[in-house]
Amino acid sequence: MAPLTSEVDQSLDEEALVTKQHLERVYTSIQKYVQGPGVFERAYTYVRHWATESAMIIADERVWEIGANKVKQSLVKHGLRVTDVTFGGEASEAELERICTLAESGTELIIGVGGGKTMDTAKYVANKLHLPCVIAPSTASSDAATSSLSVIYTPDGQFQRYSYYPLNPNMVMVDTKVIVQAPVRFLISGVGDALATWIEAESVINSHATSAAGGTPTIVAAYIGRACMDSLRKYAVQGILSNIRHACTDAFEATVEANTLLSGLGFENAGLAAAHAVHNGLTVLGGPIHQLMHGEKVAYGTLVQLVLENRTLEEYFDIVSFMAECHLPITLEELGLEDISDEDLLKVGEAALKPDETIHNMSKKFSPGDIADAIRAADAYSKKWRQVNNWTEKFIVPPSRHHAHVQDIHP
Ligand SMILES: NC(=O)c1ccc[n+]([C@@H]2O[C@H](COP(=O)([O-])OP(=O)(O)OC[C@H]3O[C@@H](n4cnc5c(N)ncnc54)[C@H](O)[C@@H]3O)[C@@H](O)[C@H]2O)c1
Ligand SMILES: [Zn+2]
Repeated sequence: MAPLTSEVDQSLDEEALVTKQHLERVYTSIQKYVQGPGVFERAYTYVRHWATESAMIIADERVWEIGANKVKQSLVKHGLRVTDVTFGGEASEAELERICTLAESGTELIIGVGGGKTMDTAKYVANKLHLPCVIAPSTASSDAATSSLSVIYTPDGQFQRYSYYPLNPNMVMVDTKVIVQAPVRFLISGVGDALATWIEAESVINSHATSAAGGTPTIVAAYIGRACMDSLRKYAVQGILSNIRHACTDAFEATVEANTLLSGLGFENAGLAAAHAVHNGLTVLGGPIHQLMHGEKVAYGTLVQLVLENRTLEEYFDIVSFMAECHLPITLEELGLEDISDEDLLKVGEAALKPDETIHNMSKKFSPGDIADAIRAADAYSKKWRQVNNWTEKFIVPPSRHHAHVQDIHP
């Protein structure tokens, strides 16, 4: 893999410029994807394609206990030297640079085991050290695993920048025996993120805009986005119910694949639109919004996109009913924003319309007032849906991001 230096950034910029000028079709991907119960215990079988002597494993303290030790044991059993690294929890420049210095000479491979932030750390370290990278998610809470970028934060958790790499991680290895034990809220958040994939992709494709991979979306990218939506509609509710009972069913496996592989390849290769821009806009607000997970905010962003696209009430109800069945938040009250002022709504609109935001991939142009109106309208449409369907269940903003069980979210 090429290094993460300004030289590489510059060559990436040049590549993006050439691709855009020539409207080239671009598809980018991991080389291998493996998913199933107990995969971490058989890690060497897959990892040996990139390392036979030594590897570095990065995981936070909790994930070392839950999954990373299983990966390590499989590698050590086959004679590999393993450098253990305990990730501090935030993908900040300082933490990423600290971890880069811990690699022993002769390290052949970087393995990141954990959630989105650990995955983003492993990608950064591998690129900086010019080494191959294996990502081993221990939750299906986001679509970070497959992409060729990391989201970098300040040490106190504020978004700082995206770091783009020339290529994707080499392999993603998912152990569903580990993931099925994780709090169900994580899987639900992943479903919220993955539900946006096709709705945003369709908008990018219809507008002839560029994907996150930097080119014209390919036919296969559209099919992946569509398959992500279809698969969730078929299996996500059963997947969530299975997760609550820690049952590794086929429906659970399908949901994990949609959240991880289909959503990841779909968003990168087909592109993002208003749902993620509204999510980013919402993060400028303080208070309860920071207790929500990424996919929970993206879900509301998706509803706002449906309003901006002027979809019929029938189409809106179709998506919102599915979100409610998946225990995702669908009203401002459920986001903890029932008292949001007009001024704050405009701030969200302004942030969602920053020049580098993905909302500009849509053919229609919007003002901050349009976004504010769409946020209010989505709340009204969702409440109407509740009323028509006598739906009393509500998402309650949990006391912390790691508050776990759906039973707690819906007492
Ligand atoms: N690079 C990309 O393309 C991309 C895409 C989407 C999201 N992201 C990033 O991913 C991050 C969000 O990821 P996240 O939602 O996974 O959160 P996270 O990485 O902040 O946290 C995951 C938490 O879950 C815990 N955990 C992991 N596995 C567990 C298990 N099996 N059981 C119990 N606890 C477990 C970890 O210890 C950690 O505290 C954000 O920083 C976001 O910006 C990046
Ligand atoms: Zn997302």
